[in-house]
Amino acid sequence: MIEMHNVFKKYSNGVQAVNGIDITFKAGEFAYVVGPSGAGKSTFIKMMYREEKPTSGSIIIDGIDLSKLKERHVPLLRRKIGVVFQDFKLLPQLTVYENVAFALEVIEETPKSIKKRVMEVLDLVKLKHKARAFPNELSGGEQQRVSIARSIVNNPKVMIADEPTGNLDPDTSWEIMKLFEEINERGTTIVMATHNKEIVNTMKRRVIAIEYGKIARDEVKGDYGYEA
Ligand SMILES: Nc1ncnc2c1ncn2[C@@H]1O[C@H](COP(=O)(O)OP(=O)(O)OP(=O)(O)O)[C@@H](O)[C@H]1O
Repeated sequence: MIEMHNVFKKYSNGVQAVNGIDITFKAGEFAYVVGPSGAGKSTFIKMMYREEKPTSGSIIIDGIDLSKLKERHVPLLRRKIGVVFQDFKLLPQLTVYENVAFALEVIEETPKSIKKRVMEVLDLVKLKHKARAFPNELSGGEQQRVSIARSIVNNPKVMIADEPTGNLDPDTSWEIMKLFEEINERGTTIVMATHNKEIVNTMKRRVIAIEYGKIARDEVKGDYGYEA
């Protein structure tokens, strides 16, 4: 589902953030990306959804070679990938419903089918009753659930999450992880960068540790492996 071959990324300020990464994620996998601050985790995952371009090397997502992807075809890639951020990135002037509907790729869809799909994903994240609320009327956990609903509304094959529990308390973080597990069970491949030691050690999933822009560890049922 995701393939990276010999990927390097040097920012224009000269920082070599990713320094030769080769990795494959199979369809349906759930993997955590861990490592010290500044090790290159965000850069690594930003390249998967084309937020950053590698300096060299190739990245293939569900058969799409990102190095050959024309700007005008980036939306095609984004339809395959849902992205969840630490700071939610909801649009404050839109309601919960509108935030999710806004992300839906509307190709020859009727208003009725759009409404059905948006309410379906709001139901999955247990926020149907907040459809008319605005983001600033929600708790952090609720805002993250809206952003998860938004990320899966197009039925993406891959979900990328960068520190999705970083702004949440432990109980709320676990609620979010249950949702991720549910989404993964439905077949979506998940790659999640995190500093949450407890979650990684409890879930026993694939763990990829990045240090100095390289893969330092890749374990099938791994541990966080650093002090929290
Ligand atoms: N847009 C940018 N321009 C220049 N340098 C950057 C940029 N983004 C990140 N860097 C640098 O690249 C290196 C890797 O950063 P990155 O954000 O990928 O690390 P990280 O492992 O995600 O860190 P953290 O755990 O703190 O989020 C760091 O030295 C950082 O300062």
